[in-house]
Order: sequence, then structure tokens, then C-alpha cells
Amino acid sequence: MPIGVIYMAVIEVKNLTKRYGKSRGIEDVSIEVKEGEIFGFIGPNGSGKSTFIRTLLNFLYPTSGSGNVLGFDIERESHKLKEKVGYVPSEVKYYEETKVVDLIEYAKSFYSEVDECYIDMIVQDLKVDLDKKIGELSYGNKKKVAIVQALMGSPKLLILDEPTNGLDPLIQKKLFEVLRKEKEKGNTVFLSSHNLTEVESLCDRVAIIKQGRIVDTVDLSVLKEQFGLVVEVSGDLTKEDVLKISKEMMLESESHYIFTYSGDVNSLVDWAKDYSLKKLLVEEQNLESEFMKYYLGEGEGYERV
Ligand SMILES: Nc1ncnc2c1ncn2[C@@H]1O[C@H](COP(=O)(O)OP(=O)(O)OP(=O)(O)O)[C@@H](O)[C@H]1O
Repeated sequence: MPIGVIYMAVIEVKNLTKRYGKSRGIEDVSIEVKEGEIFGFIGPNGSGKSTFIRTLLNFLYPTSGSGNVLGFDIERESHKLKEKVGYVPSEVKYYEETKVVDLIEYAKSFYSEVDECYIDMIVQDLKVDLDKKIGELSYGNKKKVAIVQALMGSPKLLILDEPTNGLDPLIQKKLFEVLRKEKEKGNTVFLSSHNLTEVESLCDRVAIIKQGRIVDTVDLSVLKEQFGLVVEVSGDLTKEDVLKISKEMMLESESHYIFTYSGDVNSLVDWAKDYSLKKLLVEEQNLESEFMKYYLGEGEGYERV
């Protein structure tokens, strides 16, 4: 961060709770998203990602807690807030008989100024089919229309609920390019996702939600610096043999072990030479191997020895 630059919190939420009657939605969620960052929100199915986003945008009333987005209170000033935020919902619903081109033109009429060249470029990049009716579009193709609409007012903040769901890999890549450009312009992106690989490649920071509560918030550049190697071995060796080289056991079954390793590669090679191995697989640690623990239930998963 350059010295002297003060980053404003674009999203600031304190102790936000939303219950559906007696059922849990989100519990005591506190988050701060800084201006100009791409912030990922990840967690298992039903953990509360959509509930959080919908409460933030006042589509749901909070049970308790408070928050502001772009300086606007999420309850009292939600109408102002919604004007300034580009939002892509997880489920896109439009009037089925409307043609895409008409919907986009109609959406433009809500803004005093629209960067037509930019919107045309997004339409082309995402291969949006302008001539079809909404009702004729697939789930992914509807999502693309929602993305175009979210970008229409050149928002300072984009909130996207599982934006890549239903998009093919090429369009996902194009969307990431668009989001990176938004960041380059100084805008802020908040997105929920199930895809840890995409989160790793795109986001600056990530919050992990589990059973409605934030369990961790991570700066990915710091985390990546700590990443070592993930080593998988099987053959004629015991757990004690593995513990000579690493204390970070991720999985162990009979003669088959997966562990992380951060030391010198040559020492790892020397260690491996002492055993008769059937398999030796070494790969760089990534977000998926690190974060899988958050997706596992009680008693499942890795053991740190
Ligand atoms: N309208 C509703 N009425 C009652 N409970 C609800 C409602 N919507 C969500 N929930 C509950 O709130 C919790 C959080 O759901 P939410 O949809 O926010 O999770 P999510 O993380 O977005 O899930 P997914 O990854 O599957 O989209 C779940 O236990 C869910 O059953």
C-alpha cells in the first residue's frame, strides 16, 4: 500500500444477524471491504453467502447489527445505496417475453450517463445474444445479461452472488478480465463463489463463512507467501518415516500419505531416496488444499500432527 494513501471502507458491517424465524441465516457477521479490492466470500452450501448479500442490499431486513455500503446505511439509505451498486443476483429473474436488446436499452434509461462503448464491449466480450427473448435464454446466458446490467451505471462497487455459476470457461475468463479492469479503475468488487481456484486467481482478500459465521478472513498475498508444497507418497514407509520430513500431515492411510512441506526441495529428494516408493507426487500448495478444511464436517478431514 503506498504511504499516505488512506483506503476507505466501501463495505463496513458490524455484528449483522439475519434469522428466518427460528432458523439461522447469518450470525454476528462483521466485515470490512476496502476501496479498490476484489473481495471473495466463500463457504459451503447454505452457509449464508446469499443471505449476507441480500441483507446488505436490504432485500432482507436484518434481525440485528448494522452496516454501511459506500457510506450509506444499509437500512435507512438502502434506496441511495442500490442506485450506486452494481448487483448480480445468484438467481436471475426477468420478464420472459422481453427481448435482451430491449431490456438493455430499458436499463440504460435509468442512468443519466452510460458509457455506451464500454457496455457494447462487454456485450461482445461476454457474447450476449441480443436478439433472443429472456425466456429463450439458458441459466448462464441470463446471468450474462445481469452482468451487463450491473455494469450499466459505472458503479464504484460491484456485488456479485456466484457470478460464474452457469458460465462456460471462456466467458468466465472474460468476466475475470472485466472484474480486473474494474479494480484497475479503482472500483471495488465483492463476490461470492464456490470455486476456490477462481477465488485464488482473482481476489485480494477472502472471508470464509461457515454455518452463518465468519470463521476466517485471509489476505491471499500473505497466505500465498506461506504456501509450500503438497507431497503425496505411497509405498514401503510408515507414518514415523513421514514425520521425519513434515509435521503437517493432511491425510494418512495404510502406506499412503499426503503432507505439506516447506523446506529445501533437495532435502525432500534425499529423504524420498531412503524408501521404496510406488508413488511420489509433488505439487504447489493452493487455496483448495488450504481451505478444504472449512468445507468438511465434524470429524472429517485432515489431521495436523
Ligand atoms: N427464505 C428462507 N427461509 C428460511 N430459511 C432460509 C431462507 N433462505 C435461506 N435460508 C436458510 O439460511 C441459511 C443460509 O442460506 P443461504 O442461501 O444464504 O446460503 P448460501 O451460502 O448462499 O448457500 P449456497 O452456496 O447453496 O447458495 C440456510 O440454512 C438456508 O436454509
